[in-house]
Formats: sequence, C-alpha cells, structure tokens
Amino acid sequence: MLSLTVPRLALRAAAPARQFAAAAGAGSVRFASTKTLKDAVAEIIPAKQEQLKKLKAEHGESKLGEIQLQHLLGGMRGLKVMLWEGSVLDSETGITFHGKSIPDSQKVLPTAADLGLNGNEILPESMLWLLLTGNVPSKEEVKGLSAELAAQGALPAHVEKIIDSFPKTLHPMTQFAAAVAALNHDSKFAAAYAKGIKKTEYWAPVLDDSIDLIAKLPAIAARIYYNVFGRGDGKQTIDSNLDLIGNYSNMIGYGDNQGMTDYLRLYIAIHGDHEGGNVSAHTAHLVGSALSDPYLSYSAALLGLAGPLHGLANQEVLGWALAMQEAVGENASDEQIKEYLWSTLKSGRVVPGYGHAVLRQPDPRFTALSKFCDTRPELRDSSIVQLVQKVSQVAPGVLKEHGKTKNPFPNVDAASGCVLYQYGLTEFTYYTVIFGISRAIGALPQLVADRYLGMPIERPKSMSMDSLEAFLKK
Ligand SMILES: CC(=O)SCCNC(=O)CCNC(=O)[C@H](O)C(C)(C)COP(=O)(O)OP(=O)(O)OC[C@H]1O[C@@H](n2cnc3c(N)ncnc32)[C@H](O)[C@@H]1OP(=O)(O)O
Ligand SMILES: O=C([O-])CC(=O)C(=O)O
Repeated sequence: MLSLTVPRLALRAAAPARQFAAAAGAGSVRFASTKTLKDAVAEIIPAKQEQLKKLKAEHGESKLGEIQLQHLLGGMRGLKVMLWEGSVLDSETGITFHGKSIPDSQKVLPTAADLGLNGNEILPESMLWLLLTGNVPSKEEVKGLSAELAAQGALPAHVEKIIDSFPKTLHPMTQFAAAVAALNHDSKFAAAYAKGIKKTEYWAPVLDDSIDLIAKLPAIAARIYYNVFGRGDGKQTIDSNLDLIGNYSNMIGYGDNQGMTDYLRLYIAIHGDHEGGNVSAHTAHLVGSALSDPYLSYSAALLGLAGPLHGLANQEVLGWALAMQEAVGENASDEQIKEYLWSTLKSGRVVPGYGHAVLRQPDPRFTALSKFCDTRPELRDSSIVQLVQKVSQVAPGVLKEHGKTKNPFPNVDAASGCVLYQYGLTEFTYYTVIFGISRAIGALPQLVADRYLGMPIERPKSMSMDSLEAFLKK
C-alpha cells in the first residue's frame, strides 16, 4: 500500500475538510483511494453540518407527528424522536444502510475475496466505512482499515486480568460489558475532555476511541470464550495481514473453517445497524449524550443487548429449538411443530425469534442468513438448520391465529444461532457476544456523528399518572 508521511494539509484537496484536519490530528496520510477512515469522516463533516443547519432553519417548527397517551404508555413506538444517520428501517422492506438494502450492500461492499482472503462475504470493515461516511470504500481503503484494526487489537493487561478474574458462571454478556467499560481507562476522548478540548473537536477522539474499541472487541470476546468454555487459542493472537473477523475466527478456534469464518463476517456486517430506536443503539446514543466516552456508552448498550426481548433472543431461540428437537425428534412434522408452538404460547411465553417492534414482514437479515445456508451443503443438510427453517414456515400461521403479535414473521434472531450450532459453536449462552461485536459497527458511528453535529444531552419529559390526569383535564 502506498503510504507517505507528509503534512496532512499539503495533500488534502477538499477545502471544506481543511478546518477539520486539526481535529483529525497531524500524522501520515495515504494517497488517493487509500485515504484513512478518519480522513474520509473529516471530508463529509462540513456537508453534514450544513444539512443539519438548513433543516433546523427551514423546518425547526415543522410537525413530525402527534404524541398520544398510547405512545407514552406503549414504549414510544413509531415516534420520530431521534436522529440516526447510518440506517433507516422500513416496516415493510426492512433495513437500508445509507439507502442500500442488504442485497445492495452485498453487491457493492468489498468482500473477503476482494482483499485476497478466503471467503466471499462482506467484510464488517466495509460496512463500518459505509455507516460512518455514507460512501462505499475501495478495497485499498478496507485493507488499510483492517490493518489499522489489527494494529490496535491487543488488550491492555488490566483488561485481561479483569476478564480472567470472572467466575466461569458469570454470563458472557456481563463479562463482555464489564471488560468494555474497563477499556475507558485509556479513552482519548475522556482525557481530551479533562484537558478542555473544544466542542467542535470532540468527534476526532470519539472516532479514535470507537476504532480502538472495535479493534479490541474480538480479543475480549475470544478471551471470554476461552475462559468460560476452554475453546480457542487462549492467547488472542492477531495476524496483521488478516481482517477483523478472520482474526476473531482464529482466536476462537475456527480459522480453518472457511464456512464459519465467512458466516461470522456476514453475520457481523448485517447485525451492525438497525436504525437508532432499538434498545442497544438507543442506549449507546443516550449514554453518549452525557459525553460518556465510547467505551462507557457501548458497555451500556451491551447490557441492553443482553435482554431476552432484544439480542439475547438468539440464545433463547437455540435453547427453544433444541428443546423442541428433544421433545419431538429430528424430523418434526408441521403438526408437531404447531403443537410445540402452541404449548409455548399457552404457557405464557413468547416464541423467541418471532415478532418485531417495527418490522411487519420477514426480516431481510433472516432472509440473508437463510440464503447463506442454502449455498452450503453442510448447512442445507443440518437437522437443526432444517428445523429452524421449517419453524419459520409454520410459526407465522400459528402466531396469526394466536392473534397477539403485530408481526408473526421471523426476525434475525430466529436464524443466526442454528448456523453457529451446526458449525460446532454449541455454547449458546455465548451467542449474544457475537451480536455484541457487531452492534458496535452501527452504534459507534452515530456517536461520532452526534459529536460532529453537536447533538445535545438527551432528556425527554416524563409524567406521573397524576400529572397526566391533571394535564389531560385542562
Ligand atoms: C435483534 C432483535 O432485537 S429482534 C427481536 C428479538 N426478540 C424476540 O425475538 C423475542 C420475541 N419477540 C417479542 O417478544 C416481541 O415481538 C418484540 C419484543 C420483538 C416486539 O415487541 P412489541 O413491539 O411489543 O410487539 P407487539 O406489539 O407485536 O406485541 C403485542 C403482543 O404480542 C406479543 N408478542 C409479540 N411477539 C410475540 C412472540 N414472538 N410470541 C408470543 N407473543 C408475542 C407481545 O408480548 C404482546 O403481548 P401483550 O399484549 O400480552 O403484552
Ligand atoms: O430494531 C429493533 O428494535 C431490534 C432489532 O432488530 C435490532 O436491534 O437489530
């Protein structure tokens, strides 16, 4: 890769980006299509700030909807109350990342093969670049980003010690969130804030911290896996020529399994962002609005992801499907699946992996993961993958008849775990940790945007029932 150490300003072509060079920090710069992610973010900031200014000036008092009591009591469903740049979720067509659907992204984003690596799936680095900048990166840019992440992937000793001190019985997500929070020991943003950095410059150390955190997530996750389940290399070795997930797959002992490594790339790329209102993304944004650094903000997000109605559902799905398999045998008929679904519903539990707060059609992420299974004989022939796919055909009818859920179709969590299981990663209390590596790729770019857009501390108004009654009487 071409890389020259020259003064950054001398090479920068776009005039509006110059004012951000100081915030981006002096250092080396790569020519043309090998610009760094930080350069690429600096370039888009002036236009983004201008867009926000114009929106405020022209529409500051425009209505975006009406707030009814049912919104306050119903988890604020459908209220347009957050700015989120990376992705938008449509209830019928699903997620788009800067306007690109999952199939669009699969067509244009650099893959493992594009970087000369084994595998054909999108690299999460490519998705991260798209989410942060709105642009499709070149292969060279992705390669540069992979190298940057590999260079920062090793854990500080104090974090290793903290992870090693946890009892094996502590849920992997609790360990994950605690280890991520402890990385804030070295937060560049927290240190810069303590020294009095200007508000207009916040975004640069927030981006530095975000990249550093994403770089370290695989090693944290792999160390937890090793400590709790005794699997993986135990040392979290990083190969500087590999992509983020190639390294992660090695660390957890799957480096020789191309199917699993490629599945992890796809999984982590498409679980990254699901607009802003979901519990994990919203939490990162909320905590970040208090100017807590990215490590603290993302640690809080992980604790939300660990809930069974959100990310933990993928763990729940596997446990539920295996219990069904145990109860009815390997080749369950539609009738047996129906009966099992009804027994779950009648016992007052939710069917994990089904329903969604926004989507009203099958989740396109479920479709993408199912398509991955269709292309691989080892997955096509797997009894657990087949069972999960059969359930996805039977459950919507049962859930419609049950008549409660607004969306009877599978969400992403219905599909994600069975592939891990088939590849031998059978410890399903670990599954949400993999989701947690991914969600950083969506939640952290918005923290960077929040800071370059100067978004304020989030503080909605709450009401007691008495104050609501008094208000409504008026
Ligand atoms: C990555 C993700 O986070 S994707 C979601 C992962 N979570 C799951 O798969 C867990 C199962 N699904 C659910 O619990 C829900 O569908 C959620 C949490 C995803 C969405 O919740 P909501 O927006 O409140 O759903 P909805 O408005 O359709 O709920 C209406 C009723 O249907 C019920 N319902 C919703 N989904 C299901 C389901 N899968 N099984 C049984 N009942 C359900 C709700 O519990 C609610 O019942 P209630 O009126 O007695 O409280
Ligand atoms: O959008 C949601 O509410 C939940 C979800 O699917 C996600 O966060 O990926």
